[in-house]
Amino acid sequence: MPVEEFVAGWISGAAGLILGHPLDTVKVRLQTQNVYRGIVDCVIKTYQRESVLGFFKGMSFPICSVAVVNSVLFGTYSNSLLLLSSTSHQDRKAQPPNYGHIFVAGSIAGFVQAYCLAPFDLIKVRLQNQTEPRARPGVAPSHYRGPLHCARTILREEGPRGLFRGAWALVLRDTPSLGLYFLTYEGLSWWLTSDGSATMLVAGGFAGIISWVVATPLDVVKARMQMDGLKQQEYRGLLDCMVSSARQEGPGVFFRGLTLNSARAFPVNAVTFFSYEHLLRFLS
Ligand SMILES: CN(C)C(=N)NCCC[C@H](N)C(=O)O
Repeated sequence: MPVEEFVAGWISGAAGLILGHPLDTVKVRLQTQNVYRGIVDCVIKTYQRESVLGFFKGMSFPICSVAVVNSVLFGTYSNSLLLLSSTSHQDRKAQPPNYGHIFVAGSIAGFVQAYCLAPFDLIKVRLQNQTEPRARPGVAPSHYRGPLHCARTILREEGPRGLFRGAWALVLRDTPSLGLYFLTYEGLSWWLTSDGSATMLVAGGFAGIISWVVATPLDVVKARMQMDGLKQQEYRGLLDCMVSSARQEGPGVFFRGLTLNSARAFPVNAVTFFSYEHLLRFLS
């Protein structure tokens, strides 16, 4: 199992994450809180109450976890494709693998990384939704004082299964969308013929946009399921969350954050694939 795929996945994921985290924070708040009139209102209120640091809440843990998650994602994808079509990353330019194999390998990678991602993503969303200004005398302290305190508090208040709240929605979100993610990247790379940096950036960016457009409805459900355990339990399960969200707020609720997901997805994934490909060339 080529280890360089995992190392390249780790470093490239961290680069993309830092670039996109502020937009991700605004997206999560729009998806789970009905107090904002839109993107600009959320950005202004966040900056006014929490300064620019408010946009980076919940990032410290994903920076560590993206090492695991992204290396599992790219490593599992590449090795699944190797098993399915006996083409290693090096010879994929010469003989492009079957698109069905690419979609299946991407979906397997999406399924596997979702389970690694679930606890880290839950902690990220819980911290991103804390809108209190940074702790200072006279200001009510946040429920969670940081990622580790958040993990300990969830374990104490909701039990070990509490750390996997929303995991099913995450698996259903990522399995098909990651298949599409890698299919778009490989297909566009092949169609753009050159394997230069511009191709990596364009193909990676569009792979991010297309996969996040498909993933957004379940991204909304996932975030709501993750926030559900914090106070009272509002939903009896994933389906109940979907039905009651649609009934109370209309079907448009499943496209909350679509603009932000798309705007963020291009640069984040352009950088991710660009650094992944160059790191692989450097490492192998
Ligand atoms: C639609 N989904 C869930 C994905 N495309 N996931 C893989 C890319 C993840 C990347 N670090 C990002 O945050 O965009």
